[in-house]
Amino acid sequence: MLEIKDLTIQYGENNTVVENFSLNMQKGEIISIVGESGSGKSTVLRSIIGGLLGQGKVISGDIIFNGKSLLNLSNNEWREIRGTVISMISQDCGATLDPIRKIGSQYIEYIDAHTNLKKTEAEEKACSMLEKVRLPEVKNIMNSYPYELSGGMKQRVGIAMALTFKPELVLADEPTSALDVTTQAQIVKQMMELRDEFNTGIIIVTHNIGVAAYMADKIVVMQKGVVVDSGTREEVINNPKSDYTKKLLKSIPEMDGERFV
Ligand SMILES: Nc1ncnc2c1ncn2[C@@H]1O[C@H](COP(=O)(O)OP(=O)(O)OP(=O)(O)O)[C@@H](O)[C@H]1O
Repeated sequence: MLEIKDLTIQYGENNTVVENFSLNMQKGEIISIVGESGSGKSTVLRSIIGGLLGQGKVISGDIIFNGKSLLNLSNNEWREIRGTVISMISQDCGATLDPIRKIGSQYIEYIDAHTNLKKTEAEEKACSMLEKVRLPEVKNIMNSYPYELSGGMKQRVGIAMALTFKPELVLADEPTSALDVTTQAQIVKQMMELRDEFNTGIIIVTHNIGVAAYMADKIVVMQKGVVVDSGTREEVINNPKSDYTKKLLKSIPEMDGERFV
């Protein structure tokens, strides 16, 4: 479904931040990109959805999605795909909700922008997605302002919205790192359930190799813009090639002498 070949990305003239990044992803797979701050994880994710910031540009390599390069799509083509076929969940997607408008009207407007559903149908769709991310009493939530919800609940609303159109590919940039540990675990579990239900492919960027080890089919480890380990979860965890990955794996907490992953 997605093939990234030897991708090199620069900000400005000579500031190469990602070098020769490659990845191969099948439908419904979960891939985790792990690495320290500044290693280029978010840059890779943003390049996939055509949203590099500032002076960022792909200077070589290719990103092929269902047989077609994503690098030269027009704005119109992106409008067709973004949010529906490929969607993005950021660390604070809940925080992007407009604070002075009720969740329901924002959600219905979002559905309206992409479909021709009647208002009642859009409302039903929104409610059913909010239920899928296990929010309680969804009618009340539709009637609430964002400030009336906790951070975890707002994040779930953001995740529900990103999944509304059953995207083939979800790009999740540290989707749980702003939340407490219990909520993190719940959201990770729900993303996995949604993959099982919709066969959505997910690329999840995280600092936490424990999260990657728990949910990913494949793991890519980045350090300073370069891939230092890549393979199935088992390959990377049981047989890491780089010292950096070994160090990350050692940092995972142990329970009763067994690694807690
Ligand atoms: N808009 C930008 N303009 C210039 N340089 C940038 C820009 N965005 C990121 N960079 C640089 O690119 C490098 C990679 O950043 P990136 O955000 O992709 O890393 P990351 O691994 O996602 O880090 P984090 O986990 O902190 O989000 C860093 O050196 C960063 O300073």
